Formats: sequence, C-alpha cells, structure tokens
Amino acid sequence: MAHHAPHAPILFSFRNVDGIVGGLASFITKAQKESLDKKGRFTIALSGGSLPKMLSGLIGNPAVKWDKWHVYYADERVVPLDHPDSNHLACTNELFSKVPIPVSQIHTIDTDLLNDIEELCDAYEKELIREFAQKDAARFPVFDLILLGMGPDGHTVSLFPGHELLAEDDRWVAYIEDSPKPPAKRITFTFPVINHAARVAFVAHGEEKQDVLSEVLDDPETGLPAARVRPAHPGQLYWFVDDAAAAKVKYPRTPTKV
Ligand SMILES: O=C1O[C@H](COP(=O)(O)O)[C@@H](O)[C@H](O)[C@H]1O
Repeated sequence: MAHHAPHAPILFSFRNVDGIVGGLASFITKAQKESLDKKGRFTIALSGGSLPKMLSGLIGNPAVKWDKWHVYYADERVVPLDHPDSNHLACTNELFSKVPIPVSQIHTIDTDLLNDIEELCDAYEKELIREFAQKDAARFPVFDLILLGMGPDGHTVSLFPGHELLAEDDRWVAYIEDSPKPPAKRITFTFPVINHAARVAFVAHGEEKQDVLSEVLDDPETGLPAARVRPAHPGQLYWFVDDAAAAKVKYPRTPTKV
C-alpha cells in the first residue's frame, strides 16, 4: 500500500500501454459519473502528443455518456484543424471520429483567427468564460478533468522549461510564439487553470520518459513545468504511466485498481 500525504499525487504504474489504456478508461468513466451525478455535465480538457491514442478504451464503452461531454483543448497548435500538427486532428482521428459526441460540444480554436494569435487566444479564453464564469463567477474555471502529457524535457501543455509563461498567474489561456518544440505558435492553458481543476491526470509511457518522470516525482523542487502541476485542495493529481517510464521512480505507487 502506498503511503503519502493526503492530496499528494497518486501514481499508477501499469505493465504496458494496454494497461494504461484500460486503467485510464475506468478512471475517466468514474470521474464522468461523479460529475453527471452532481451537475449533469462533464467538462474535460485534452492534450495532444501521445495522449489521444491512450483514449481508445473509451470507444464503444457503454458507460460513456458522450452527449454530456464538453471538451476543450488544454493546449493547441495555431494551425488549421486538418493540419498534421493539430491536437484537435489527433483527438478526432483517435477518438471523436469513432464515438457519438455532438460536434458542437468539442471546443476548437477559431481558425478564422489563425493570422492573429492574440485574438485567437482571447477568443479561446472567451469559450472557457462562456462555459464557466457565468455559472459560478469563479476567478478560474474548475474543470472536472484535465488530461495532460509530459515531454522528455518536462514540458506539459505548451508550458516549457524556463519560459516566461510559467509565471502567468492571471490569464486562463495564453499564447506562445517561440515554442522550442515545433510548431512555434501555440495557445495553452495556464497553471492557475490547470491547478484549479477537480482532477488532473498525466499520461506518459516509454523509456524516453524515465529520467524526467523520476525528476518530476522524486525531486519536484527542481521546478520543471510538469512538477508545477499541483491542483489546489480538493483537487487531485494522478499519474498513469507504464513500468518502462516508472523504472527510475522512487515515489510510491498506488496499486493499479482504479
Ligand atoms: O507538444 C506537446 O507535447 C506534450 C507532450 O507530448 P508527448 O507526445 O510527449 O505526450 C503534449 O501533452 C502537448 O499537448 C503537445 O502540444
């Protein structure tokens, strides 16, 4: 049994990627049920990179109430929605084209604004304000679930090590024009948004994540972007990883029955 402080990150390590896919699907459906029981809708934010493929356990799953999902992108590349770099395209190819989710409930960037990143970013922030601010006049939105990835450099969403956006404490959505990982132009949720969510789950797999995962979980004070994800009480952070990624991690695992 894992012993750590209440609200410390919960680490699930699975033997392989299939294990992550199954565990993540049960976790998401449980989170969805809790939200639907409370308020009849489920607000979720997705990432790009390796994450969309990890959502295949939701396809054909009768527990998923797609008509109640309201989907946002935790970060998005400023490219057309059918561009190979688009996080929306990746999520569509891996998930949305295969499930009956109403298209109007998937909140994409406004591609009429691709030539004005500031406007595009403001417009996406307004999408979030429409969903959250009127209801509870919250300073920051409270997503039911935000799903994140982590790059081998410790970046998450489009928040990169050493970048000035790590200090953004006011905006909900910010833009970056000098991303060290292409494409350079992106929009991203800020830390206050991520850290106000009810649940945040990182999903990471493979040997290339070994060193960074042990730094983020065992030495979080080094301050890599992924280590700065610490949802405020009563929010909870989870990690869904495979044993290859967790090979160097000393942080205690929680048994993988979610
Ligand atoms: O550029 C990005 O990278 C991160 C991490 O990607 P991964 O392929 O290492 O999982 C991703 O979470 C983010 O959405 C994306 O824009």
